[in-house]
Amino acid sequence: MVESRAFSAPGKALLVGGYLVLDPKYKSYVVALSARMHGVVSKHESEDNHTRVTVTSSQFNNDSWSYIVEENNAFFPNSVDGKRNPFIEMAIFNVFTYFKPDLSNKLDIQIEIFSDSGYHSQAGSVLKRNSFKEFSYHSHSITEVPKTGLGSSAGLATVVTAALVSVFNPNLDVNRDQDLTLIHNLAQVAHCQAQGKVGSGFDVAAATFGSIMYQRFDPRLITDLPEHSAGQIYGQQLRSLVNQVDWKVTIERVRLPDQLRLVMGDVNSGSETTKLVAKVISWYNANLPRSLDVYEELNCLNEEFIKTLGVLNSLAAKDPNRYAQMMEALNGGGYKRIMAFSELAKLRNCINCIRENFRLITKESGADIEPSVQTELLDACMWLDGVLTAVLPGAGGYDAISLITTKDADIRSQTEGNSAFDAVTWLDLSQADIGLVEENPIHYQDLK
Ligand SMILES: Nc1ncnc2c1ncn2[C@@H]1O[C@H](COP(=O)(O)OP(=O)(O)O)[C@@H](O)[C@H]1O
Ligand SMILES: C[C@@](O)(CCOP(=O)(O)OP(=O)(O)O)CC(=O)O
Repeated sequence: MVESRAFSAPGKALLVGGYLVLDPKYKSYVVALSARMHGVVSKHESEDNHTRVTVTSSQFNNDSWSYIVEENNAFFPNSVDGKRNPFIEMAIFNVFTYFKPDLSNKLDIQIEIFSDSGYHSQAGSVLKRNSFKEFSYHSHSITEVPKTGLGSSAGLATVVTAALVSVFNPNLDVNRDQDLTLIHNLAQVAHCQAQGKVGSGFDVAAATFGSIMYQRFDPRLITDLPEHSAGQIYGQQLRSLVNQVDWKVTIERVRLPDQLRLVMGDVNSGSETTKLVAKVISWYNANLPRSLDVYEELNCLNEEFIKTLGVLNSLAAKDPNRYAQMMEALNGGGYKRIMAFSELAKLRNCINCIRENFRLITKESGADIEPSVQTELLDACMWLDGVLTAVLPGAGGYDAISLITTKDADIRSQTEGNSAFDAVTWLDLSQADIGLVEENPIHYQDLK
């Protein structure tokens, strides 16, 4: 019998800290989502004289990527048919290089990818399910199906890395922080190299560790690695970076306070994060020292927001009566009753001021971080019963919106038929604080 293992990793929403998190000195707050990316891996003896890794994503028109990996080619994956996926390639390259496996017995490694519905627009898809899981099947390839922006590539890099690590280290235990850190470090390197841009890595960190307060590592840790063609030197430096170097990254597990939940709405048009980031960086550099003041003010607001969520978290345990009154106030108690609770008022004020600063940056930089249609939409959300805050997560723009609501808030029925919400599709997902987990491979069989 072929032994399989399966892993899954969550999507993310960056609630506060967008742009600032690119600088290691600023904190961000990332919520992990119930939408997850899955990888099922099995190892066979190769039937020819090659070690192969084949990754299939049958949900996307039977997409598949197959690579031959040889030690004498410095483990650089060589596509069998010219079809390439940079995230898969960089995960293969870095995990093989890290483990430097003896490939005298040739392997045939197969990884099946499954992604939950929240990651992609569902138009024209067909559901297949078994009694454990269900997935949407599309008639187009992965690059042709519109995304919702939950971090599919970070999830992919993380599960492919975990799957390959499990092949070379059968004792892998994702409940051990040490093992998670290995996967995190390798997946960060792979994702960063595949992206061709240096994101802050909050998405890979959330895919691995779940909901977190995140402060990034110095980007040079990865960009200073030698060229891939450097072979053994690359391998030595990668192992040193992954095993020995202190990344000075802050990853503290967090969770939204009790009885609050995250609601995400897809706005169905999308923005390109790299272009927004480029515009904001050039605005920042051209407007120093005033732009630094704006960032510092944003940072104070972000920190206050994060701290106050922590206060609510402990209040729920320490003073459940007052906490219940707060939830009641949010569930239709009206503006005055909500703002009478200093913690709720503080959270709302922080978000209002954060949004104000991003509108200023939008105006001055030309990067549509909070364009006026989104301002109107967020403002409309703030009048709904049960809504604590409404923000554009991550880089902002025309992607998704994120609301923090009470668990009883019924956003769908309150917005149905209201033209102010015509552009929004409420996504069928919520926060789910857990990061990478090991799954049962049987749960992915016989999907019909
Ligand atoms: N289910 C999947 N199967 C295979 N590749 C995937 C899958 N989901 C995402 N990817 C890869 O990730 C890329 C999208 O990454 P990216 O543009 O960074 O979007 P996101 O913001 O969702 O991370 C796709 O083009 C594809 O290469
Ligand atoms: C601007 C950013 O700080 C946040 C971007 O957050 P998104 O959630 O918008 O990210 P993508 O999934 O890459 O589009 C850049 C970063 O931190 O990488």
